[in-house]
Amino acid sequence: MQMQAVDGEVHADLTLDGRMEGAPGLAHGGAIAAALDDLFGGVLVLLETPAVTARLNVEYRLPVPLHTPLHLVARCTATEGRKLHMAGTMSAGEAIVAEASAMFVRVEIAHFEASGVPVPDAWRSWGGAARG
Ligand SMILES: CCCCCCCCCCCCCCCC(=O)SCCNC(=O)CCNC(=O)[C@H](O)C(C)(C)COP(=O)(O)OP(=O)(O)OC[C@H]1O[C@@H](n2cnc3c(N)ncnc32)[C@H](O)[C@@H]1OP(=O)(O)O
Repeated sequence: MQMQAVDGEVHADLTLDGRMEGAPGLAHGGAIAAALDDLFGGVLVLLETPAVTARLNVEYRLPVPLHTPLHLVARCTATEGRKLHMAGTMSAGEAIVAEASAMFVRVEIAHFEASGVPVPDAWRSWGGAARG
C-alpha cells in the first residue's frame, strides 16, 4: 500500500480485490483491519518511532465492496509515555466505511531484530522505547 504524509497525517489509496473477499463481492473484515493497522505503521515512520500494535479496534460502518477505490487516513492523536494512540478512517467516495483506533507501544529496535531478519537501516537512527 503506497502511503503519503500530508500535514502530519498518513494517506493511502487502496482497491481491494478478490484475494481479500469475505462475503461474496465484499471485503473481508480482517483485510480492512490489516489495511488500517498497516497505515498506522506508516504513522510510526512519520514519527520515526519503533512501536507495535497492542490494541486495535475497528468499527465497520458500511460493507466494503471489492474493486472500489478506497481512501485511508491515519494520525497519532496522543502520546502517553510509551503509548501512542492512533485514529484512522477508510472511505469510499464521501462515505466512511470503517473507523479504527489503536494503541501502539514503543519498543526498542531489538524487538524486531529478535526475528533474525534485518531491519531497515533508517530505523537504527530512530529513538527506541526509552524516548518518552
Ligand atoms: C511495526 C512497525 C515498526 C515501525 C516501522 C513501520 C514500517 C511500516 C510498515 C509497518 C507494518 C506493520 C504495522 C502494523 C504493526 C504491527 O502489526 S505490530 C505486530 C502486532 N503486535 C505485536 O506483535 C505486539 C505484541 N506484544 C508485545 O510485543 C508486547 O505485549 C508489547 C505491546 C510490546 C508490550 O509489552 P512490554 O514492552 O513488556 O510493555 P508493558 O509494560 O507490558 O506495557 C507497556 C504499557 O502498555 C500497556 N499495554 C500493553 N499492552 C496492552 C494492551 N494490549 N492493551 C492495553 N494496554 C496495553 C501496559 O498496560 C503498560 O501501560 P503502563 O503501565 O505503562 O501505563
